[in-house]
Amino acid sequence: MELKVKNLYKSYKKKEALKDISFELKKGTYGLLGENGAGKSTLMRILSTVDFATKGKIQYDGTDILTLDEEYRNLIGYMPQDYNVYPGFTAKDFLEYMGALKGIPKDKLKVIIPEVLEFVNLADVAKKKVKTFSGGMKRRIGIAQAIMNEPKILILDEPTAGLDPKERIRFSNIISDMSKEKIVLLSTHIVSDIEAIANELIVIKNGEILEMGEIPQLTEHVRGNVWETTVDQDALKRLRKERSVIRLKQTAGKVQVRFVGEQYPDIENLSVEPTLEDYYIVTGGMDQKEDY
Ligand SMILES: Nc1ncnc2c1ncn2[C@@H]1O[C@H](COP(=O)(O)OP(=O)(O)OP(=O)(O)O)[C@@H](O)[C@H]1O
Repeated sequence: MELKVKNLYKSYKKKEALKDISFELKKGTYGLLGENGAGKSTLMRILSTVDFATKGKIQYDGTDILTLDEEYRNLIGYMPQDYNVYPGFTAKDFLEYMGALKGIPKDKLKVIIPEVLEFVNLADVAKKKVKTFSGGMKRRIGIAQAIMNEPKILILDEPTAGLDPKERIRFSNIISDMSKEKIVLLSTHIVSDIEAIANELIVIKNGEILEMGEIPQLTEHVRGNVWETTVDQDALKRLRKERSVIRLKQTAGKVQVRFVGEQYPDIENLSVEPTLEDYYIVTGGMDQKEDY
């Protein structure tokens, strides 16, 4: 099972949303990480055939997905970013409706719907209206509809947005259960979410791939360049100008700081274990914010 993206471009009138995107996905969970507007949704829409590339190719096991057409569409499960389930429907009604749209026969739906509801932990609320669901429950019903046709490729656009910590854990368990047999691609702009779920990352900025690799491999790039220290406001100002400051914590007139870059002269520099967030901020994937 292999999904190959080759020199993909997408333009909207004046905007070039994707530029020369190439990568290959095999079984496993991949994170697509990038700031708002980086091009994540555009790429996912094209991979799901909801939209088309301006230039370039996508192949599944060596055949162009446009040639595979319906056959490819049957392999795909897609949860778009703005996932508005029909609020007046019950969870079960909604899945029946989505199943019909996907062309799944009625007798098969009778078996599959209770299974997927069980899988995403919503079996006990099958007859409740979706409008009464929490954000996390709505995302889970979104995943349920995406997996109904037993897709080989699962594409989830910002699936963890708005989830509380408990729901995040539940969600990452659901994904890791599925990724053994599938290609799972999920997007986010939240570094900590992706760190817990994906094995491999595609970092995207302004429509271009900055880097692709396993998380520990990416994090290794900044080893030896991540520091913590406690400074006063003057030193903090200098640090902010000259290094990438990642995190701040106020303590009794002083500020505890984590920064990335070379060791800083005239202050105590404590070398610390690098994280994905450290990598992300120095590669320029994430625009630096003033206030952390
Ligand atoms: N239909 C469209 N028409 C014109 N421009 C678009 C359209 N869809 C997306 N864009 C532009 O393409 C760029 C990439 O957008 P996209 O939604 O793919 O980014 P994203 O990484 O998913 O961001 P977000 O997390 O905010 O959804 C943005 O500059 C966006 O404004």
